[in-house]
Amino acid sequence: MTELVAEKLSVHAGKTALVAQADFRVGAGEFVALIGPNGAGKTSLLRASLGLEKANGGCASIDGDNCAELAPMQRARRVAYLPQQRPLAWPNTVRDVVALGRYAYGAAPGRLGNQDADAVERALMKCGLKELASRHTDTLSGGELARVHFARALASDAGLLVADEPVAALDPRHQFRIMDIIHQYVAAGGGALVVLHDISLAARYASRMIWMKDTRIICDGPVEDTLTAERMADVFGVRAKVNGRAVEIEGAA
Ligand SMILES: Nc1ncnc2c1ncn2[C@@H]1O[C@H](COP(=O)(O)OP(=O)(O)OP(=O)(O)O)[C@@H](O)[C@H]1O
Repeated sequence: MTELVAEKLSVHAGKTALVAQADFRVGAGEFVALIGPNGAGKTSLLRASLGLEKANGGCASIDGDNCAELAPMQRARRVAYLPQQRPLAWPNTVRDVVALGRYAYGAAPGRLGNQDADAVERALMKCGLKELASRHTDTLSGGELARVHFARALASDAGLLVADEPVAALDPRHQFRIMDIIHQYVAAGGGALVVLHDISLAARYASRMIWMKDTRIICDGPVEDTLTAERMADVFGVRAKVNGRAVEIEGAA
């Protein structure tokens, strides 16, 4: 069971506030969608809450341990982080890139114990990558590569998944497949904090939505309570019809 807690977390770049006084918690069995317009501060919030970016105020902890003080290996065993920008240092096979998800356990491509190898094969299978396992990553399409990065995060078997736009490059079928995988991961006791720009997809899958606007978390609660036409207008500047978890965006407000 892993719980990520942020308290009054603030991030600045020079004099500019990127995140202001953010409070949230994400724990086991929760599928939390972090939503908000471009530039709202979502990536900065995720990075600061994991201790990957310096916070200028407040703090974040994982199971009570200050994230800013966690060694990378300790952090990686508890949280699988899938960043928005996913550079690969050099092209490698799909299987070897997914195996990087096991590095926190001392494994490396070509040096996998049985448990590591099992986790890698499971992640490849879940993400529909078995047939691509021997391909070099520089020969993949953008969507295929996005699935490889997701599989790498999944292979870590961490208790918490923090993913920044994991379905952005994917076609509808693969978007649903990845969302189904996150759903299964949460049903099996994991916790997920996922940045999504597709509000319909977020509303369909998430148990809770954290709404961010202009550096601040302005709302945090169950989808049924927080997803309203008024909030869509306020946060995204769009006209939307909302019916329970169904949302239809009609146009710019
Ligand atoms: N180092 C920096 N210096 C100045 N401004 C920055 C810096 N890093 C981020 N920003 C700005 O902070 C704001 C928040 O960025 P962030 O990436 O957290 O937003 P986001 O909500 O994830 O956006 P998107 O949906 O477009 O990915 C943006 O306006 C960005 O340009």
